[in-house]
Amino acid sequence: MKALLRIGTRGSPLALAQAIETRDRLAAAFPELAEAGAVEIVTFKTEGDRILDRTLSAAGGKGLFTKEIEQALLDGSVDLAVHSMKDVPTALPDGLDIICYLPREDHRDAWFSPKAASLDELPEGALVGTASLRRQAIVLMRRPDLRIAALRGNVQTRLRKLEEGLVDATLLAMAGLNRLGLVDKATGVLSEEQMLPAVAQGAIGIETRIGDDRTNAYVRALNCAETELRVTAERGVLATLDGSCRTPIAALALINGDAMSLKALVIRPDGQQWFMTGRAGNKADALAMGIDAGEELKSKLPAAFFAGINPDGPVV
Ligand SMILES: NCc1[nH]cc(CCC(=O)O)c1CC(=O)O
Repeated sequence: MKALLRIGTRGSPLALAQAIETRDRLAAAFPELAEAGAVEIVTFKTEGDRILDRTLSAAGGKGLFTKEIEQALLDGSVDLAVHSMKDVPTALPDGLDIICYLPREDHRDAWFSPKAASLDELPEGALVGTASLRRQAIVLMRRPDLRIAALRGNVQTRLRKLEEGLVDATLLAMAGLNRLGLVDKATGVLSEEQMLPAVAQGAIGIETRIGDDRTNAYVRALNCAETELRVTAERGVLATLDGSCRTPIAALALINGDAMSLKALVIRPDGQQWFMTGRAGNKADALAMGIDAGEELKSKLPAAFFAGINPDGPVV
């Protein structure tokens, strides 16, 4: 049969797992989408997948993991795009919108090291592999003696490089590990007090064409309201700070009943200076809380706070 919906995604194992989860949820909600071939998955290689010899912050630019897929949405070759919201810039192309968030996975980071049960126990001067400026900065805040290597590649590639001894430790999102069935490989989990997560970490967002009523009726039915509110607050911080993968920003919104709490952090890439704030309010004010927290942080940042963003260490 001809596909009723075409899903655009990156081809990494994690991205594919997320696209398959979306396809399965669509099939469970709509009988016509459960027929063989009704929902097709189309994979794209993005610039972020191609650049492996540099950190993404060094490569610069926003939307390195989304641009090719958004182009396919705009030209009609796919109907929906499934993204890790952590990788989606706050400004979307004209004509497209994120209209659905799947239930959020674990927002925390996991710790991996054959040498130490935790960050605190790592030997002095050890090499931590991460391409994330946020993780780099928070690691250096807690352990200024450590060195950072830019560890690139998909989740499996990074774990292989750790096993080969190219780095002494690394950090990965629990969400990706859970989705890939790799969580047993982790040495431990970092609490959000120890390592505030990236904005929207663990959340999958679905992007569609504005006005594509047929697709949007299907996709919107999958929305998780709680995830949407949490991501809205966190992305409010990011948008206000004009953040991208070039800026170490962390934020976490939690919901308890109608109450929302929000924590946000901006930190210099070397971890030696940071600003943190928090908000508590009603979840209905998620966006306003995020913007307000972002404004406060922005007003406190000295000029050139984000200068010197690239790790000095090797790229592995
Ligand atoms: N930037 C890569 C990326 N984008 C989303 C995830 C994990 C899944 C998620 O946060 O939703 C990862 C890998 C990682 O940080 O370990």
